[in-house]
Amino acid sequence: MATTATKPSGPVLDWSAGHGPVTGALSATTGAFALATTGAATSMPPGWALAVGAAGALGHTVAGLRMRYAGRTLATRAASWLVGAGWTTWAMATGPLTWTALGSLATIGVGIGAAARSVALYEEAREEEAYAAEQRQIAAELSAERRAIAAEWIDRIQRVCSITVRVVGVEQWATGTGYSIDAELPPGGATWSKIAAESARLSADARLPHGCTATASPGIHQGRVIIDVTTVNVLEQERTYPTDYGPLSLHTGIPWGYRTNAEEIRAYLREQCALIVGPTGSGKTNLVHSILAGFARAEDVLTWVIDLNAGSAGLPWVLPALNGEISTGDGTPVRSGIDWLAGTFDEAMTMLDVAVRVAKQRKMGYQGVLAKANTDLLPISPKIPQIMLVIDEGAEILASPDRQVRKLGEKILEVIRIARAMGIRTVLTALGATGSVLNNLMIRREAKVRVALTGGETEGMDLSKMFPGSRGLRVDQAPYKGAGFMGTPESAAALFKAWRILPNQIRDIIAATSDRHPVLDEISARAAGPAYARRWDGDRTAWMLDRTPDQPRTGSGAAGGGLDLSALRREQPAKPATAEEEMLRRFREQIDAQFGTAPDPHTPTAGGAAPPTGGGLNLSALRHEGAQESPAQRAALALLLAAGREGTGASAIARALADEYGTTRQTVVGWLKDWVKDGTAVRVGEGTKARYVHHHHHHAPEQPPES
Ligand SMILES: Nc1ncnc2c1ncn2[C@@H]1O[C@H](COP(=O)(O)OP(=O)(O)OP(=O)(O)O)[C@@H](O)[C@H]1O
Repeated sequence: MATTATKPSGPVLDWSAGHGPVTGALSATTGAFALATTGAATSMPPGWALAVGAAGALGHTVAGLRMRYAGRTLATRAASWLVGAGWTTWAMATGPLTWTALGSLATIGVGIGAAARSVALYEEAREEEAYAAEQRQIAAELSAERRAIAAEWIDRIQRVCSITVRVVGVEQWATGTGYSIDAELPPGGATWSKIAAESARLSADARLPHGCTATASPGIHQGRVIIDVTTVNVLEQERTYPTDYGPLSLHTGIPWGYRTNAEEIRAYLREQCALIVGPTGSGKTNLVHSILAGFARAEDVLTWVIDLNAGSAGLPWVLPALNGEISTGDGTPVRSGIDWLAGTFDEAMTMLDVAVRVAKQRKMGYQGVLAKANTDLLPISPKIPQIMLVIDEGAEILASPDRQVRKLGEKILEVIRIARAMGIRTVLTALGATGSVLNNLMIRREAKVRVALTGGETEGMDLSKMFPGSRGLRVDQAPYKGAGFMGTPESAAALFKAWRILPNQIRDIIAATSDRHPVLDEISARAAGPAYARRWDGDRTAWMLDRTPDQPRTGSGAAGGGLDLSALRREQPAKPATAEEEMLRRFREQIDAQFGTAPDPHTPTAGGAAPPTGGGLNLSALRHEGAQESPAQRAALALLLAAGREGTGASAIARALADEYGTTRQTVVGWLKDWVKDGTAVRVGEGTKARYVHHHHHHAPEQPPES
């Protein structure tokens, strides 16, 4: 009786027989919902209300099971990226949607609706439906075990809670670690919370292993209850980071770890910042690496890491590339797994300044895009990536008594405050002492993706502060390294465990994702300027190489590593430096190439008011030619123009720029070389007499630019 299907009216009740998210979502597309959403997806606000309404009205079974959070997920997530047109942008930018790329029921529900325009996709969905029907058939025959579970729990709930429920469905988790029971409460005023209150006794009655629970939560309406029963304690187990390093998107969420039912949990960070609390030894560093892994895999995320603790959180993501430990088959340089690493106060300050500049510039530069998309949320895509600032022990920076460090803290808060719409978000970690941080209004409001790693620590862990409004979380429920609690706006705070990520996995991910990382969009890159473009310069990364990596635990190169790191450093003074210089140079070239290949706005036809040839000293020429350059570079170009026929030299330009931009002679030499190459400038004279003349002033007819 338990798993019958009453087809024609109302909700389908046979979800126990193996509905996947696809069928759930498909029934959405097969209805009027598809039509409605097609329009709605492009016309924002009523869209998500409708989507949620339709999904709710659907009352589809899986839906039934997952709706608990899916409903909310739809609402919030749809609100955040459907309303913001982010999703459509993303869908268009990422090209054909694949089922695997769409990570959740909610995603697919919305995704199908919006993409139903695409006939091909719709056809694919029909095939999926046919397949699912077949699967249902097979599953019906497998339902004996489910029936047994249903009978057992009807008895148990009767025994323990004195409530006689009718089990509507049983779904065994694909992870094999438990099952969910969907039951109807008897008429007469029984509520799901009565069952929830008896969780411990139910677990004992069911003889569940330690760490496993039977937790009741509201069903699809108030007369229904869902009981999740875990039968395997996955928090205790060590699970390594899944080895599928396939692409991810910020919009479909980045998996951070898994729940007690072994299902992964994702962080949605388009608008949210994150806060991670974990005392030493709780597995915080490991979690940070898992998070960086997810960001590295994402096609629309650039990760900037601040770690004043000698950069140790970021180094494993940089050094393998920097040291040339990894090679791609075709000999192209491997990009580091993170886009920028600041290990010193100054570099961190530079990074935060750049972040602020980028946020402001994006606001101005993308006004047209925002207006067109009718949104104030910048549509993030691989072309306009989100910047994720990961600040290890950032909470400690915010709470620091040191004036200098506090300045850094203020900058962090500024970024959090101004950059949400413009696609810069932060992940802060904290060792503890969260009081001062959680009392900060900005953090409270903007950082709602939260993790508390307990790892057995019970001291100073105030879960009610971290997860306000959630009850019954006890630190002693997760006494394992890497385990704790995670809550997001989409998923209520509950037990969580991070995957263990091993150093060789980090290396594999760097290699696997090297050609997947986005590059900073032109508008942002211009605002970021040389401070960003030169972030891998030798003088700024010397500290990374100075510090002998503790990473190669695999014992590959640094075999004699021992503990005397300084000895190791002394042994090989010059040689690694050159190899690394080389690596750095390749990094730089790659970045330069990226900027260099940006479309040149100064095309002969596009000039408009500016005559493409012989424009003399006119400002629009200046503007056009400097369009993709930094302010310093533009200033240098202006100086070159101003120098007229006489021309000028690198030293003179550098002297003039030093105060305002801190530009070095070497940098200017680089620009001049580039300008000679592209014909902007002409080099005259030799050796110490060499000077550079802007081509507007250089009328000597037959002097080809040297290269
Ligand atoms: N998710 C996990 N699963 C299993 N074991 C883990 C996990 N996370 C961490 N560990 C174990 O705990 C040890 C410490 O982890 P980690 O270095 O990340 O802790 P930490 O909190 O950053 O400590 P510290 O601040 O002292 O570095 C690891 O070496 C590993 O053995």
